[in-house]
Amino acid sequence: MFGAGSIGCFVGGCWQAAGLDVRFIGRKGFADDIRRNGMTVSDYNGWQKSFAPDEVDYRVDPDALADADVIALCVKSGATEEAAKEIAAHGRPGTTVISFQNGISNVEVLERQLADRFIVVRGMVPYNVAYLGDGRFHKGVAGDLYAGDMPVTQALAKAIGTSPATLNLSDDMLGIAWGKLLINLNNAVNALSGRPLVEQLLQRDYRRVVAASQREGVKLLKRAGIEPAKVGAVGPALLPTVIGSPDWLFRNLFMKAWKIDEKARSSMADDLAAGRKTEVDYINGELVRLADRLGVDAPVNRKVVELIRKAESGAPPLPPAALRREVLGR
Ligand SMILES: NC(=O)C1=CN([C@@H]2O[C@H](COP(=O)(O)OP(=O)(O)OC[C@H]3O[C@@H](n4cnc5c(N)ncnc54)[C@H](OP(=O)(O)O)[C@@H]3O)[C@@H](O)[C@H]2O)C=CC1
Ligand SMILES: CC(C)(CO)C(=O)C(=O)O
Repeated sequence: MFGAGSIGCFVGGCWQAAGLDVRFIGRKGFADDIRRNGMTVSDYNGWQKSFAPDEVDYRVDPDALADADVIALCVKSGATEEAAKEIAAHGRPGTTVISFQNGISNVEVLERQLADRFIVVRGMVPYNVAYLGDGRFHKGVAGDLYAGDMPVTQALAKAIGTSPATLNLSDDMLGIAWGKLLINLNNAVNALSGRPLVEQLLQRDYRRVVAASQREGVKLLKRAGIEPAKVGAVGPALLPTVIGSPDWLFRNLFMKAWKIDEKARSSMADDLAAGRKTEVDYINGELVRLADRLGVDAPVNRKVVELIRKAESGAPPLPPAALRREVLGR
């Protein structure tokens, strides 16, 4: 697990629990925490597995990539370029590199830097993982991992078996990535709200902003001839209508089908809370760039990117009606 933070530690911990030989490579903060507390992975169903400190192989040096048969890349999008250079320098040629990252362009960066010597595979994480401190990583949203379907991932999926980090395979990973991006348009609104996902999603004004970003996204993808796949309970065409629907309908149609822990937040909210630059350029920004290429505008997503920039510089959270007015002008 390269870039072992929330996702890398949770997924790696689950795979180790399933019997795989896992090594984690990441930062000193996590290494120190795990050396003190060991590692505990858990999920919303009450499943839990703990490892003692000496059972977790957590390294901070990228030369530890040399022994990997499969590298699961879990760095944030802004760190992909650097991580790819480290894989190129230390990984064994022929190794499979799976990107378990949000967004579209991480795989393009990896392919540009690695495709001549490594096998680059697109992956997708549909659920939220929270780092709770003291070596604890908690899956707070339902769903299964996805990766491109090929012999190496088939063997990996078989070895993992049934687990909170089960791996499903697909031949349409680009469609899945775009489908996931449409869902991830909620990340920025969640971050701007300053509230947990459940609390934010229950406010229709926040959902109206998400629905407007998704509607704009769906239109742009159609214009570009890109077909987003269905990720989760609702397909892309219906998603904006369901998200923007009245509260009673939304609660019954969507919230019941999607299990979300009360305290779960989006990964972009985690970034804002930690004072890190967010991945907005790789989510809403991806649509703004697509609109630029198509010679049209994407005013909703452009505005959301602008608001996240302000939030990264310290602007306070926005209440539901204030965000609606800022983005939709009404
Ligand atoms: N968290 C979540 O719930 C979800 C996240 N995702 C996606 O998964 C990906 C990973 O997110 P998440 O786990 O939250 O991110 P985290 O920030 O928790 O973990 C990534 C870790 O990788 C470290 N890192 C960055 N570059 C390197 C490097 N070259 N060598 C070693 N370590 C490195 C980071 O350190 P530093 O901070 O110092 O850079 C950080 O500790 C993102 O694309 C995110 O969008 C998808 C679904 C849900
Ligand atoms: C799981 C989900 C959709 C939660 O917002 C996510 O992808 C994220 O936090 O980045």
